[in-house]
This record gives sequence, C-alpha cells and structure tokens, in this order.
Amino acid sequence: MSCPKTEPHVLKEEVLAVGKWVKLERTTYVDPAGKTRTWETAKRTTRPTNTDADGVGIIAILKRTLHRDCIVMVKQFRPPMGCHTLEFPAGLIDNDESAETAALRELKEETGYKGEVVGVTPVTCLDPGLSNCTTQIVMVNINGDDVENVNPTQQLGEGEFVEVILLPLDEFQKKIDEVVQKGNIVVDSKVYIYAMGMSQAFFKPNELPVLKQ
Ligand SMILES: Nc1nc(=O)[nH]c2c1ncn2[C@H]1C[C@H](O)[C@@H](COP(=O)(O)OP(=O)(O)O)O1
Repeated sequence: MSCPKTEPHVLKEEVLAVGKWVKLERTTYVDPAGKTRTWETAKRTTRPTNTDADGVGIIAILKRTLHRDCIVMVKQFRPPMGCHTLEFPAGLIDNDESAETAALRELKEETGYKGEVVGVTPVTCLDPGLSNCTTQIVMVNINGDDVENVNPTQQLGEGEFVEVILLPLDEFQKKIDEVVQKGNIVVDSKVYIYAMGMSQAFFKPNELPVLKQ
C-alpha cells in the first residue's frame, strides 16, 4: 500500500540559541508522507532584507598580456575548520547591496583587484542539510594590464588575514592538488567541483576514445 502524498512544508521555527553571527533553530515540518518531524537548523543572523542570499562567492579570472589566465584564490585560517582553506574570494552581502556590488567590493578588499562582473548565478544553497545559508556566485573578469591591477593592495579589516594565490585556469585541478598535497589545507567543495568541471570540459577524461575529437 502506498503512502498518501503530502506537499512537505515547515510548520514552525523555534530559536534554541542565538549568537552575534549564527543562530540554532528547531524546525518542525511535515514530511512527504504527512508525518510531522523536527530538524536542527543553523542560520546566519546577518541576511539582508533585500535578498535571499547571505553572501557571494567570486570566480575571478585575471587576464594579462603574455601570461596564462589565472583564477584568483584566497587562502585563510578558518576557525570552524581549525585549519587553512583554499576558497574563491567571498563575503557576506551588506544591507541594500546587490550581489554584483558585494562581489566587486569583496574582491577589492580581499585581493586588491578591481574587476568587472560578467555573470551571476541564481541564489544557491551551501549546506542544506545543516543550514539555510545561501550564496550567489559572481563571475568577474580582471584586466591585469590595467594600471590599477598591476600592484594590487588588499584592504583587509581588523582580524582578517588573507593570502592571495593565483592558479592557472588551464591546470586548475592539478595546481589545487599540489597546494593541498603540500600541507594542512582543505579546499572548498565549490572550488574543487569547478576544477573538475574545467578538467572534464578541457580534457574529457571520462569519454571513450572513439568519442574523443
Ligand atoms: N560565523 C561567524 N562567526 C564569527 O565570529 N564571525 C563571523 C562569522 N561569519 C562572519 N563573521 C564576521 C567576520 C568578518 O568580520 C565579518 C564579515 O565577514 P565576510 O568577510 O563578509 O565573510 P567571510 O569571508 O565568509 O568571513 O563577519
């Protein structure tokens, strides 16, 4: 006998604990079989009122004459991980800020580069089994020949320590693997999936030989 189908939905959200940046809630919801259940949910306290995205991630490609195109990456100590991470530049969206404006601001602050937005994703979820945290990924081109971008200077806030790492686009996955193999560093999954996609697109490693062009 099949279960009757219900449109799953949230019934109530009770706050269990609140910090300055994060809160923990108990979410009561109805599952697709019509049964009422609960879930432990983490949320940021900082989401702006004008958007469903908490933050932005920035895929910034540095283009310079006589250089290979590079992706601008950041390495930093992340307290929740207890180690360094390799990530795309990223940050929280300020109130009344668009994803595009936040991306160019965060890129300038974290890396010193001035970029131009060439694309933006819809709101995407980051870890939906744990949290409602969301991000928009913003694609940015950087003209590395521009005088403003020849000696980029970071504008880091108090307590921010960010190392900029340039990785060539045409060997992105290989270079990430080299960085990871060197030490105690974890790569962000968005970064690694992008790198795997690049490898698949460029080298088609999983295609049968007869289908390769
Ligand atoms: N979960 C957090 N705990 C903190 O103690 N502080 C936090 C949290 N999330 C953000 N922040 C602080 C740290 C910075 O001072 C600001 C802005 O962070 P931002 O640079 O926009 O984002 P990240 O790059 O993801 O840190 O918020």
